[in-house]
Parts: sequence; C-alpha cells; structure tokens
Amino acid sequence: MFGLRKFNAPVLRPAAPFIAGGLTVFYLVAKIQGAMIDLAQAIDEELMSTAGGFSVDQLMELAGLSVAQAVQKSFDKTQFPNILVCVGPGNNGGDGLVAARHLFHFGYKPTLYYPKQPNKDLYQRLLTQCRNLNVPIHQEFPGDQTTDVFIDSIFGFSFHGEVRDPFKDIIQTFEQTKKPIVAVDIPSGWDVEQGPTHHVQYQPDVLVSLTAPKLCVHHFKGKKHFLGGRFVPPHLAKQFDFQVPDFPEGDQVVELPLSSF
Ligand SMILES: NC(=O)C1=CN([C@@H]2O[C@H](COP(=O)(O)OP(=O)(O)OC[C@H]3O[C@@H](n4cnc5c(N)ncnc54)[C@H](O)[C@@H]3O)[C@@H](O)[C@H]2O)[C@@H](O)CC1
Ligand SMILES: [K+]
Repeated sequence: MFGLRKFNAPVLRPAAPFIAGGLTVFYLVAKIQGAMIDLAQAIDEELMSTAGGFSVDQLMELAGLSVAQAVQKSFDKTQFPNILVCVGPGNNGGDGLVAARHLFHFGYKPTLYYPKQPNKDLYQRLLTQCRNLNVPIHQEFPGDQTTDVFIDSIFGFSFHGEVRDPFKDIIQTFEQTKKPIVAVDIPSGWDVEQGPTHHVQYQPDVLVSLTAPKLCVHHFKGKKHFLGGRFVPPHLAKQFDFQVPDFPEGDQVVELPLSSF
C-alpha cells in the first residue's frame, strides 16, 4: 500500500513507565540505526499522501499548537508574557506563525519578527490571522529588550549549508542572548544530523521535536525536550516501527526525559 523504502527506523520504545503528577511518562529509548530525519519526513509524506488524507495546513496547525503548548508548559504567562516569534521562510516559519496565534489566545503577548515573507498563500493567510489579532509584525529585528522568550522557527529539517542573509543576525542573537529560546523541530543553523556546526553553536533551552526527534537531538543540552505532533495513526506507527510515547490526556505534546538521548 505504501510505496516507501523500508527504513532502519529508530525505535521509540516506552520502557520503565513511571507515574509523575498523575500522568504516565515513558522513558524514551532511542535505538538509532538509521537517520531520524528520514523517519519524520517519511511519516509526514505518508500522512499527506492520498492514503494518509492530511493536508500540510493541518499538520502545520497541529505542529504550531504543539509549540504553543510547550511554551505554556515551560514559561508562566504572568512572568514571561512577551514572546518574540522569529519566523523563517519555510514551513518551520509556518509552525511559528501558528504558534503565535495560539499563544495570543493562551493569554501571552506574541510579536513576530518575519524578515522574509514569501507570497505563498498558506503563509499569507497565517500572517493575516495574526494581523487580525493585532500581533505586532516586524521585518526589521525589534531588539530583545522587551522579550521574555524567543521562539526559533527560522529553519527546520530543510536547512543546509551556511546561514545566509537576512538570517545571520538573528542566529547570532540566539548565540548571544541570555533570554530563553524555544527551538521548533531543530535549533536553526544546526546540521540536522550532526548538530552544532563551526558556524552555529547556540543551545536552545527548550526543544520541540515534531513527528519524531531528529538525529541532532543528541547534541541538545537544554532543559526540556518535548515531542509534538500527535497525529501518527497506529497503522503508520507500526509500519515504521515507531512507538509513539503516551501523550498526557488532551495534550498535543509529551515531555521526554533528557536521559533518553
Ligand atoms: N510534512 C512537513 O513537511 C511538515 C513540516 N513541518 C515543519 O516544516 C519544517 C520543514 O519545512 P521546509 O521543508 O519548508 O523547510 P525549512 O522551514 O526547514 O527551511 C526551508 C527554507 O529555508 C531556506 N534555507 C535553507 N538553507 C538556508 C541557508 N543556508 N540560509 C538561508 N536560508 C536557507 C530555504 O530557501 C527555504 O526557504 C519542519 O522542520 C517542521 O518544522 C510542519 O509544518 C508539519 C508538516
Ligand atoms: K527552528
């Protein structure tokens, strides 16, 4: 039925469940034999195939909601109300636009820094939705004086090479700022498999992996790692030998123990 090659997929296996705050949390044991990037992309491709039935808008909506929930679980809105969402030119940026909208409705004060705004209908509609909420939108970097938390939704799994303008400055800001950073899917500028490079070495405080963690997660030294994107149906999980961790109740994210990587 599915025409994809067979993967040496990582096994995300719930081992040693324990109870924390009434919720069952699973240790995630990653048995890495192949590239996780392949796994996440392949699952996404299947979800968006005719058989899978999802559209990219739907997956982006759930990805962005995951990011907003991860922020809400990590940063109290009374102490950290001002969220600067740094938006890149691709779908990683789209996740950030969706997250900004949800964060507004959660009671935060999101602002967008969106230096390169493609004409693509999907992104323009997401931008209109933010504009309709009076979310401030900047094409020039607004500075970080009033920012409590950064969201890094500049680049995801399609980034390669050296960071080109106009994104060099914001990546440099991520490296220098003392403010906490939440990275969407991958810390921007990292190699998706090798992690930090000669050019980009910043460490986010929170990482929200989407669909499945990418190989570079081994280099993550932050405080919290969430898995988001609660959209993998059991038959696909089985096909890819991907054991989905238990998401608590109605949550769109599950926090993974750092010790599992
Ligand atoms: N199935 C999917 O593809 C889904 C992906 N999602 C998100 O989409 C991300 C992947 O999105 P995309 O494939 O659109 O790509 P990215 O958003 O990772 O980045 C692609 C953009 O970055 C630019 N770029 C690449 N290398 C660069 C460099 N060295 N300097 C400057 N610009 C550079 C490209 O020209 C392109 O505009 C994932 O990481 C995830 O966050 C989610 O929205 C859910 C669905
Ligand atoms: K990112």
